[in-house]
Amino acid sequence: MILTLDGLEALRSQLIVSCQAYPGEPMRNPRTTGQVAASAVIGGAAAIRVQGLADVQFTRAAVEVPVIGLWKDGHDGVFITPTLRHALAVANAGAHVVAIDGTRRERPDGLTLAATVAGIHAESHALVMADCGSFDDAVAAVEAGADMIGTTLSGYTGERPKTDGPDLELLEQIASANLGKPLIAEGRIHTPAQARLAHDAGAFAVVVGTAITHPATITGWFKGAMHA
Ligand SMILES: CC(=O)N[C@H](C=O)[C@@H](O)[C@H](O)[C@H](O)COP(=O)(O)O
Repeated sequence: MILTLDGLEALRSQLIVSCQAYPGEPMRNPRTTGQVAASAVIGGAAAIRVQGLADVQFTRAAVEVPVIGLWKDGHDGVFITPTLRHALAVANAGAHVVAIDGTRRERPDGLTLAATVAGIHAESHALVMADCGSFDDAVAAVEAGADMIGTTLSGYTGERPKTDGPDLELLEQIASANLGKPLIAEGRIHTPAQARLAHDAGAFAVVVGTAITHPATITGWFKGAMHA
């Protein structure tokens, strides 16, 4: 199945669940990721976001809904699918959408964001989600040809404060600019009420990760509340 731009419409006002376990964690296993993803789909996730080539492959086999894939390489700077090589590998692993760093920062392979998006479009059937950290990133990513704009990196690039919950101000700013591409709210959406607020701020769809799929963090929230 290829996800077309028309097919993207099916994600309007829907919940996307990000299933990620981090290096060294007990759940860091592609089979487990696929099982968590399938569980999220039972709960109503309209698409799944996963990290790593094997996770993309296992998740494609485990669910029928669109898979947004990324490849995190490193922890600092440009690390979310940082180069065209990473992006094409994610597409080849079966991702319907490749999520890439969508900031205005210099990329490790020296390509512009526009050249990276063009390369993905030329060499694969995948759509491109640009993970942005600010309004200026979002404008530049639309100009660069990205198919979807995410607020994924708000609070992580120094351009925006790291809000406790979702960056609703940024969502409203991007939504009211009518940039012409689906706006995906992502990052620190920790409650159903926050998901609703992110949607009401103008997001086309909402991604929730940690609060649904990262038990170690969720456990810490409960424990912290009991001992505060
Ligand atoms: C900044 C960064 O590396 N974000 C990553 C991107 O894929 C993931 O670690 C997040 O879990 C994901 O964006 C979903 O956000 P949250 O887990 O806050 O719902």
